[in-house]
Formats: sequence, structure tokens, C-alpha cells
Amino acid sequence: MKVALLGCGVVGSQVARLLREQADDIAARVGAPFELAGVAVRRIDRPRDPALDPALLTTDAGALVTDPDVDVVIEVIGGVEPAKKLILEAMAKGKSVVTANKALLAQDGAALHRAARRNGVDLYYEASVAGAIPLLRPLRESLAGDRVTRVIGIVNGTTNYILDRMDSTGASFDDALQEAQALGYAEADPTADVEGFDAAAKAAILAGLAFHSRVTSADVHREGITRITAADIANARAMGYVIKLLAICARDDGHGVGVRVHPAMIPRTHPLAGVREAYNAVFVEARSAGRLMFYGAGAGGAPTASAVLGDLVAVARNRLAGVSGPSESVYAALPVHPMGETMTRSYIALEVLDKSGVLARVAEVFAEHDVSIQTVRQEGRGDDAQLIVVTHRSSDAALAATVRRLRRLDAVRAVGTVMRVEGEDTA
Ligand SMILES: NC(=O)c1ccc[n+]([C@@H]2O[C@H](COP(=O)([O-])OP(=O)(O)OC[C@H]3O[C@@H](n4cnc5c(N)ncnc54)[C@H](O)[C@@H]3O)[C@@H](O)[C@H]2O)c1
Ligand SMILES: N[C@@H](CCO)C(=O)O
Ligand code: NA
Repeated sequence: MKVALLGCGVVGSQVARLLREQADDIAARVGAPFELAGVAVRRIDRPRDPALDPALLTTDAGALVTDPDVDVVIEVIGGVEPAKKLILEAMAKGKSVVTANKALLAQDGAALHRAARRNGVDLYYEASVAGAIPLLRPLRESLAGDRVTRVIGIVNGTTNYILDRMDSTGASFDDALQEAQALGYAEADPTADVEGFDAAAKAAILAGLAFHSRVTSADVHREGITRITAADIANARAMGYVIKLLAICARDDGHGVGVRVHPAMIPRTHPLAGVREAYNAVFVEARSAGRLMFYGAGAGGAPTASAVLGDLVAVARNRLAGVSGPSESVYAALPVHPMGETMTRSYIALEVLDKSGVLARVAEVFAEHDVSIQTVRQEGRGDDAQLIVVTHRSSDAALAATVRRLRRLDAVRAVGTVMRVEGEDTA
């Protein structure tokens, strides 16, 4: 089994190492020896693992993927192009592909799946979501006989690390981000992580698999964590909540799905609240299976390479047996509903005038928009008076209209934090 590796960065270098160190075991498990046929890199002269044979390196990825000797291509370059072009070229030449590229899969997974089907090859991508954690294969295979109703979890390690540091040390967002960068969790340009793009791509992939429908990153409602302040974290803490960046894919009562990524307050007793540092955790809820929790390392070279190697073994077994792995399943074709129709609970902090009638006026605005209040609490006096409102479940559109109206209210000096509350199954 000849393997071409595209990209030799954080993940690729670990894939090359594991392929070398575990060659005998993998060969025994598959029933055929593996051989690294070539490694496409951008620059030959970079310092690399001395155990990696320099003769394998090439800057001509295009020639490597079409090499007639190559059976399987592993793409760990990242980004949409040239990764997409290289994958399509490999498939056109009858090669199966293993990739960790969530950005590409979430933007145009359909094109990759189409090419795989047309050419009778496999496309595996366990590493693309939640790194080492087996999550896509359970959705695609183990739960194929059930009806998944919801997937909710923490799928970005960098942002979880930042929020965890803010919560446990009182650090500001900027300081926590710098720490995450120093530890190598966040990218030099951390936009994809902190603005939620990375988590949104993962949510799109999860929703597509969970609900047998086509979901792209453009369908995902996305909010990042850059506006979260130390005060928000402290307010959450005071109410028994912790703030997490959540990816939520839910089948609604009608015939659609909602897919969203945003920060949310969850009770400190919720299992996701205990997910610390850069770890990931995902709950999958299915009609018959009930609630399943998947937890582990969602990022990092070796953990991600573990998922890549697992896929490589699957591809090799299929090839030897003369069969193909599961193809794309989008038969349900459920529409993705706009965020405005999503029902959520919310936390709203209002700076208000401290005088009689204010609470009544504020409550009236919520009532006018049919947003039901669960709790309201005043903090501070005089110029520091704050009303902290937590609502029952309402549509996101109704909540947004309520907030717009509150901003114009004389009794309200300013609308502070508005954040969704998740993880409590009360109405
Ligand atoms: N790092 C993680 O923890 C992690 C986890 C899960 C998934 N992923 C995914 O894995 C992929 C790789 O991530 P990474 O962290 O290893 O990134 P990286 O930037 O460390 O590595 C990518 C490598 O590809 C090389 N490259 C770029 N264009 C190339 C080309 N045309 N030909 C050959 N080489 C080229 C770059 O020089 C770089 O060394 C991405 O899709 C990423 O989203 C990463
Ligand atoms: N940047 C990503 C890598 C894993 O996909 C994270 O922090 O989770
Ligand atoms: Na995974």
C-alpha cells in the first residue's frame, strides 16, 4: 500500500512518524505492508525530523498525487486551494483520500464526495472534527440505525483554553489568547479559532452526518468569543454559570435543522462545564441510544495523526477487500432554518435608572415581544444599578427585537451583555 503525504506541518510530521514507527503493527492489522511513497512540502530546506528520509520530499504535490504507484493520498496541507484541486486529481486517478481539512469539507464537501463516488474511491476525514476523538465514524456507522436529534459540544481547543483561563484566573481575553499562542494551541493568526470559523466548519460537518443532509459553513450561524470580557465571566460565575463556545446542531420539531456556534452560559454542574484547557467534548443525542458523550484531545499533532492513521487503515482494508467505504448520505435533505427561528434562553444585563417603575417598564418590553422572564435580579444601587434578566425559551428573533426596544427605553442607560443560556432543560 503506497501512501502519498501532502503537507508536513504539525499534523503531517506526526503522520510520517507514526507510519514509520508503527509500520509493522499496521501492516499486520491490514494484511499488507505500508510504504510512504513521497511527502509533498512547500520548502525542502526546512529543518525536519532526521528520521524522515529526505529523498521522499518533493515540492511537486501535483506529480505526487498522480504518481501511478500511489494508492492512497493523505491531505494535511489545510485551506481550500490547492488542497481541493490535489484531492480531485488524486481521485480522478483512482486514489482514495484521507484528509483533516474541515475548512474544505465544510465549504465544498459535496464536490469531494461526488468525485469519490464517480471514481469508486474512499474519502475519510475523522481528523477534521475533534481531532483524535472518534466522532465521525460513530455518526456515520455506529449510529446509522438510529435517529440523531442533537449534537452539542466544544469543538475548538484554542477557544476553550482561552475561556477556561479567563474563568479560572480572571485573565483578560488578550492575556489568555497570548498564553494560548505561547503554548502553541492558537495559530499565529488566531482569527479562525477566536471568531468561530473553525468551530462553524466542524458544526457543518457534524450536522451533515448527523441529519443526513447537506450543510455547509455558510449555513452555520457563527459568533466568536472576542467580545467576552472578564466582567462577563465574573457575572456568569456569580450566577453559577460558565461561558463556553458551543457548537449546536439540532433537529427541530418541524422538518429542519438549526446549526449554530456561539458563546453560551451553561450551568457549572453541566458535564461540558468540566471540559478544561484545550480539550474537546461532544454530546450526541439519539432517539434510541440516548445521550452519548465523546471526550478527548481535539487538537495537536499526534492526536490528530492518530485519527488520520485510523482512516488510513480503514481505506487499506476496503481496498484489499475490493469494497468502498460509506458514501455521502444526504437523502433526508433537511433545510437549515435561520437563526431567528431558533428557540433559546438568554441572559441580559441592563444598566438601568434606580427608581420606581423601571422594573415594570422593562418587564413590559419583554411581554410585548412575548419573551417570558424566568428570573430578574437587581445588582448595585444608584448609578451602578443593573438588572440581570434570564429568560425562558424564546425565538432568537423575538429576543433581538426585545433588545433593540430596550436600548431605546429611557429607563435603560445601556444594554450590557446579552448571551444565550444552554444546558438547562427547563422551558
Ligand atoms: N493542528 C491541529 O491540531 C489540527 C487538528 C485537526 C485538524 N487539523 C487540520 O489538519 C490540516 C493541517 O494542519 P496543521 O496544523 O498540520 O497545519 P500546518 O500549517 O502546521 O501544516 C501544513 C503544512 O502544509 C504545507 N503546505 C502548504 N501548501 C502546500 C503545498 N501546496 N504543497 C505541499 N505542502 C504545502 C505548509 O508548508 C505546512 O508545513 C488542516 O486542514 C487543519 O485544519 C489540524
Ligand atoms: N485550531 C483548532 C485545531 C483543531 O482542529 C483548535 O484549536 O481546536
Ligand atoms: Na475526530
